[in-house]
Amino acid sequence: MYLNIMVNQSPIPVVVNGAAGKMGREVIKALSQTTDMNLVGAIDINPEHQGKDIGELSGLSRPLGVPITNQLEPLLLIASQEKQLGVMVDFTHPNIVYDNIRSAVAYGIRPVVGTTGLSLEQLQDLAEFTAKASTGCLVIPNFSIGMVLLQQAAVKASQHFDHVEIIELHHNEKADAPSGTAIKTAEMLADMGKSFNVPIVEEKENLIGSRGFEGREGIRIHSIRLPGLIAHQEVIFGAPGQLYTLRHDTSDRACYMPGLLLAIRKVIGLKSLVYGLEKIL
Ligand SMILES: NC(=O)C1=CN([C@@H]2O[C@H](COP(=O)(O)OP(=O)(O)OC[C@H]3O[C@@H](n4cnc5c(N)ncnc54)[C@H](OP(=O)(O)O)[C@@H]3O)[C@@H](O)[C@H]2O)C=CC1
Ligand SMILES: O=C(O)C1=N[C@H](C(=O)O)C[C@H](O)C1
Repeated sequence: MYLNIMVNQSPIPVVVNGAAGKMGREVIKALSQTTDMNLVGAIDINPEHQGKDIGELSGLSRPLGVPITNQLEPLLLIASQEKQLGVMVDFTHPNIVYDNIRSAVAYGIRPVVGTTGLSLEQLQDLAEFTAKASTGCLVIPNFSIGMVLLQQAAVKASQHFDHVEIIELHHNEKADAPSGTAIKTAEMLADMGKSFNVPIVEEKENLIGSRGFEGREGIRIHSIRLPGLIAHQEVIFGAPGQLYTLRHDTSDRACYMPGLLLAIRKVIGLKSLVYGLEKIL
């Protein structure tokens, strides 16, 4: 399904960090269907999974001969010694992703980062760090093409509407709020050079938080966490007499894989950090 033609090139060595997680396992399955990428390591801190074969854990019919380890640096070293430039895919946790990126870059390994929760200051710092090291890095809050299309439609709509709010809905195992995708969407709208949601009455929150988070240019984000959800986002534009609602629903994490594999192939040719899938499509 994800076959790619390789012309006289060694496969891209890939280490997957957070390999035993929900996204990590999906990444392992996707990598196993490519011909131009080679899984060289699977890292995860979950003590239950140490030493297990990542192929079997991910539900593949055969073992991959790659045991799960909690040691990132030795695998970065191994990947750095391969012929082709190496890539670290990261789907771990907001608390550790910044350090993971710096470690990978220190070994000359290109990070492809799906983990959310990096602050704008951390992103700025990493942009400078990767540029100095002349090392590509992709930070992608959402790998699904549907979400990029939603964001592009939202940017277009924002030229015609002055009122907009974002609602993001996720499973309740999610550590960070709001979602990285909602933050990116709000940033894209705020960059349009206009203010939204100028109040027409004096508003008072009788219950703090009931109007959500208000960010740059008056854009509000509301976060919902419930079992039964995967990942969903609505961007609702309002004007007198009409609503324009954009919605994206994830029903399977497989939706992120085409974007992820594209990012692995593209990051090799970059020289610094790029933020957002739309920049590499
Ligand atoms: N960009 C995108 O398109 C998408 C991004 N995401 C983001 O990816 C991240 C992971 O999501 P998801 O897979 O659902 O989460 P999971 O909790 O299912 O998986 C994360 C895995 O990483 C492990 N882990 C935690 N800390 C470390 C560490 N320091 N080193 C190595 N492994 C670690 C966890 O172990 P343990 O269980 O023991 O904590 C777990 O196995 C989140 O930030 C999420 O928002 C998710 C979906 C799509
Ligand atoms: O935690 C998740 O599940 C997701 N996280 C990303 C985010 O925070 O935007 C991407 C997607 O929404 C799924």
